[in-house]
Amino acid sequence: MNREQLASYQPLHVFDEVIFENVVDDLVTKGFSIQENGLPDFITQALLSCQKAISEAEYKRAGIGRAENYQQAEKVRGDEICWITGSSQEGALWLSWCEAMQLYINRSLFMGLFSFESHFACYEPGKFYKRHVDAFKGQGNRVLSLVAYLNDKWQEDDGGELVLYADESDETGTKILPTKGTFVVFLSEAFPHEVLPAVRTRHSVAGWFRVNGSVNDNIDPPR
Ligand SMILES: O=C(O)CCC(=O)C(=O)O
Ligand SMILES: [Fe+2]
Repeated sequence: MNREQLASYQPLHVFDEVIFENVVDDLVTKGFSIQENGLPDFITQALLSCQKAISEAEYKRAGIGRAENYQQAEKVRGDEICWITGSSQEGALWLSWCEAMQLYINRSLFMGLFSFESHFACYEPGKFYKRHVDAFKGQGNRVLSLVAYLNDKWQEDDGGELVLYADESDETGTKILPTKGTFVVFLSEAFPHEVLPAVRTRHSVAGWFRVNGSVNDNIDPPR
């Protein structure tokens, strides 16, 4: 895709809102949404070209919380990440698409989503992310999690599923293959989840819609 074609996709109104409507419906009924083939092709292509341009050096070993040391963190998650800043046209296109989804969700559900952050993640074969939640009640401001997958022809035998658990006591969960074009949205506090080890390198984008931190943390206004 050349620059002109990419730029012509930028206005938010061109994004296909049917997919956002499906997400909203699922969030209301279930609290999560699995959209196979839900990523518009030009968004997938933009992410892929962005991801392919990231050098080894730009990927950083992901940590869990600030105080954690490397060895402890590796027992929990083994992925490497690279934040998406929007400095490339393709990165900016992805962020506009997510902003369009944020707007749509806010208009439909009044969730008050305020900002969005996302990173590429790469899991080498054998790496995983143990069961966790992305946000704890009353702490932090991540409200809605989004994961999108970039892997061509992913088979069940390849492993690497996202397992989404209904609640703390659920041990079975729903398995989602990280196939190119699939994306998943879920309420960050409500659904424990994990990434199973894979036999192939697994590429994805993980993102979080946040509410306004100062409101959520209940900071007094300045006097
Ligand atoms: O890649 C996935 O399927 C989920 C990643 C995840 O849970 C996270 O980054 O918090
Ligand atoms: Fe997560």
